[in-house]
Amino acid sequence: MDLQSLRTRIEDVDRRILEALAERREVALAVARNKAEKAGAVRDTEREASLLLRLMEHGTELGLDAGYLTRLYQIIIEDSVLTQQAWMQQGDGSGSLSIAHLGTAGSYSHLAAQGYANRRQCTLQGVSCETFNDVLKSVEDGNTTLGILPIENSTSGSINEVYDLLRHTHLHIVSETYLSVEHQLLVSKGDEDKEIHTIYGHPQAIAQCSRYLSHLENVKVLSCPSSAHAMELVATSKEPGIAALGSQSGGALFNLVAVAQNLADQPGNQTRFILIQREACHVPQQVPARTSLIMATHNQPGALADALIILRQHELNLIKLESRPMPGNPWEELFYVDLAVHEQSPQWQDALRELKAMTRFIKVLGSYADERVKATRVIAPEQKSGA
Ligand SMILES: O=C(O)C(=O)C[C@]1(C(=O)O)C=C[C@@H](O)C=C1
Repeated sequence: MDLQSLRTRIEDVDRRILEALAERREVALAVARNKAEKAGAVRDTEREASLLLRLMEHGTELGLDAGYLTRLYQIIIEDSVLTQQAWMQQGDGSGSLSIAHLGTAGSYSHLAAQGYANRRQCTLQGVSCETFNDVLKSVEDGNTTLGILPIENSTSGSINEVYDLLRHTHLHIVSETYLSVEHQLLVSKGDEDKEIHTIYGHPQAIAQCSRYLSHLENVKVLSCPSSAHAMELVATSKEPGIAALGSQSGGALFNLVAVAQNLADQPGNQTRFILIQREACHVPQQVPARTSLIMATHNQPGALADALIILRQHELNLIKLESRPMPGNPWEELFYVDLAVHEQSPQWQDALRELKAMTRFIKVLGSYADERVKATRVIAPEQKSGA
């Protein structure tokens, strides 16, 4: 067979894989409907383990590598769990979702908003904003139903500006979503061989690629309000030797080409985004929840430890604890806390009552579906027999 015919065969196989994946997602939605009727939990790790084991046995018979199959199915199952969780909260997708995001199409916030809408079978009606504060205002003023904000990154840590904004808003966190952020160095087509003298990027992208950027000599690194701004600047400028930090899909949108890839200091760079809305949401019991709050303890020794003891006494699992300086009160701290709990659970309500009595200030920012899907692991069949 010639190369073209072989490629046509591969395309045919890929089309069938895609159709099978879409069918699997449909069946996962039917499973969610079934579980909603019976109030069953979305996640069933025993079922996942037996499924993975069977797939590995069958796959290895077909000559496929067990490690490859595990990685592949962990992604497929994660998609299934997140699709079911989204359905449990929102039901069947209807129409469009208006979401305010930082930057124009192609920015990481826009990509995250797109992924959020897709997961809910909705089309995205995105509204571009210049600043995080504008995202908040868009939702507060009722111009959009939702706003999306990056809150932390696996390489550069918390995004303090967003934490500071959350303190003053009456909006609620209603969801979270994770985006794999693979930074690329993008230049205009035809400029691939030109020596780069200036790189534009959002401060977060610059921070996440700090190691790569520190090795470049005679290159200016300049901040832009968003990654989309950086890419647009490069795409519209006639000046050779300028580049932007951005994503692969953003680069494609602006007709730019990558001259370097995977630039983040840490592999598997991910950003966690939160979605904010005017009304709080309800997380069904079948879906694991995360509750976020801000608190200020009294300025006395052991005050934070006392608050943490309350959480322990109520067996509450602390996911995140972050401190921020309190404006106007030098050396006093506000604490941002994330807990793995449903807001309406009696366990949390009791703890909240006790915390209110011993803190100066406490505000629940929201309770929403926990989108961290910890991969189920199984021992591959050959490894088992070899052990
Ligand atoms: O079998 C189920 O209960 C499903 O919900 C389907 C499925 C899957 O995608 O295979 C998804 C989530 C569960 O944790 C287990 C398996």
